[in-house]
Amino acid sequence: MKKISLLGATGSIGIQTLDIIRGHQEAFQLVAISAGRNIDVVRKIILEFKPEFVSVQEKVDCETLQTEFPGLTIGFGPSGIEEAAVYNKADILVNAVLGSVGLSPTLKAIQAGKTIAIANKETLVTAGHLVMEAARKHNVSILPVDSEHSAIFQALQGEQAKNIEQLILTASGGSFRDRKREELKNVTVREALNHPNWSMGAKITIDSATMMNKGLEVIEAHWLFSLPYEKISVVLHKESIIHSMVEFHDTSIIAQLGTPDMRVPIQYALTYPDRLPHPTGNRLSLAQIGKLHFREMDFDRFRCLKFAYDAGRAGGTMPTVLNAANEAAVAAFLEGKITFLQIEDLIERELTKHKIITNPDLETIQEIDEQTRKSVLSLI
Ligand SMILES: NC(=O)C1=CN([C@@H]2O[C@H](COP(=O)(O)OP(=O)(O)OC[C@H]3O[C@@H](n4cnc5c(N)ncnc54)[C@H](OP(=O)(O)O)[C@@H]3O)[C@@H](O)[C@H]2O)C=CC1
Ligand SMILES: CC(=O)[C@@H](O)[C@H](O)COP(=O)(O)O
Ligand SMILES: [Mn+2]
Repeated sequence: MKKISLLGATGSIGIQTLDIIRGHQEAFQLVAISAGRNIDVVRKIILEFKPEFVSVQEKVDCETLQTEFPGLTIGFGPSGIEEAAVYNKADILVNAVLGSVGLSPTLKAIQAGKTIAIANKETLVTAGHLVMEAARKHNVSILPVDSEHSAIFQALQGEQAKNIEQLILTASGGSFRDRKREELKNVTVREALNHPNWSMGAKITIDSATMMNKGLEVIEAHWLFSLPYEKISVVLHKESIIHSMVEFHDTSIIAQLGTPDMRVPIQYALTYPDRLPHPTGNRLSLAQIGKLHFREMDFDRFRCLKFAYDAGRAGGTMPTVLNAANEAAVAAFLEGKITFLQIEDLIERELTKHKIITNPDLETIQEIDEQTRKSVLSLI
C-alpha cells in the first residue's frame, strides 16, 4: 500500500490522481492533500478519501472546514502546503499544484526524503538546479508526470544516457495551431481554452495555445534528463498520440504512444517501475486512427518557444523571469485584462530588461519571481 500526499487535489491533475487512487484502493491510500479555494471539492474529497491532513489556501476556508470536520487536522497558506508535502506517513508526494508556489513545498519534501511525482512544471522551470541538486543530495527520485516527460522516461528504461542523440518532444499546436499570427489579434479566452486534444486546467491550456507549454517542457526536460538544450527538439504532432520520443546514436527512435489521457502517466509515476491496468481500459487503436501527422516547428509563429530556449540557455535567473512573467500575463489574459498576443509582448519585455544573476539560491529566485510579477502587473 503506497501512501500518497497530493498537492493541488482539486485541479485537473489532482482529480485524475484521485481517479487512480479510487480505481486501485488495494494499492494506494490518500493521507494528505492541499488545495486552493475550491472548498466544495475539498469537502467531497474529505468525505470520500478520508485524508488525515488537509491544507487550503485561505485561513477563512480553513476555519469553515474545521467547524465541519472537528476531528481533522487542517492547515492553510504556504506553511499548510509545506506540511502536506512532508506529511510523515506519506511515501510519495504528487505535486499537482499550479505555478511556482509549488517550489518551496517540493524542496521541503525532498529534504524529508519523499519520492516526488512531479506535474508542477513551473517548479522545475524556475529552479530546476535547486530541485535536482537537492534530489541528488537526499537520494530522492523525481518521477515525471507531464505526458511528454513520462513518455521519455518510459522510452529510456533499460537505456544508457550516453547513447542518447536527442529527445524529441511532441507539441499538439494547441487551440490556434492552424491560424497565422495576424489571425490571433482578436481571439477570445473562450477560443483559447478550447484545446483540440486534452482537457486540462485553464493556465496550461493557454500555455499550450501560446506554445509556452512546450517551452516550459523543454526546460523541464533539460533538468529531468540532464541534457543540454542542443539535444532537445520539438516537433508538431497534431494528434497527441505519440507523447514524445528518444533518438539514440544508432538512429533508432523509441516513442511512447497512447490516447491523450493523463491518468496513464500519473499512474505510471505512482506504480513505477511496475504497471497496473488502466482505470477505464480504453485502449489505443492505431488502425482506427489511420494517420499520424508531423510538422517542423516554426519559431517565428510560436515565439514563446524561442523565448524559452533562449531563457533556458541563458540560465541563472532568466527561466524564473520567463516563468513568472508568463504566469502573471496568462492570469491577466484569463481575467480579460490583456489580449492574447500581449502575453508574448509582456514576457519579451521582462526577459529583455532582466540583468541575469547566475546560480541563484531560493531567496533570490523568490525575489526575482515577485519583482517580475509586479513589473508585469504595473503594465496592465
Ligand atoms: N492538466 C493537465 O493535464 C496537465 C497539467 N500539468 C501541470 O500540472 C500542474 C497543475 O495543472 P492543472 O491540474 O491543469 O491546474 P488546475 O488549475 O486545474 O489546478 C491547480 C491546482 O492548484 C491549486 N492551487 C492553485 N493556486 C494555488 C495556491 N496559490 N495555493 C494553493 N493551491 C493552489 C488549485 O486549487 P483550487 O482549484 O482549489 O483553487 C488546484 O488544486 C501545472 O503545473 C501544469 O502545468 C502537466 C501536464 C498536464
Ligand atoms: C497533457 C500534457 O502533458 C500537456 O502538457 C500537453 O502536452 C499539452 O499539449 P501541447 O502543449 O502539446 O498542446
Ligand atoms: Mn505536457
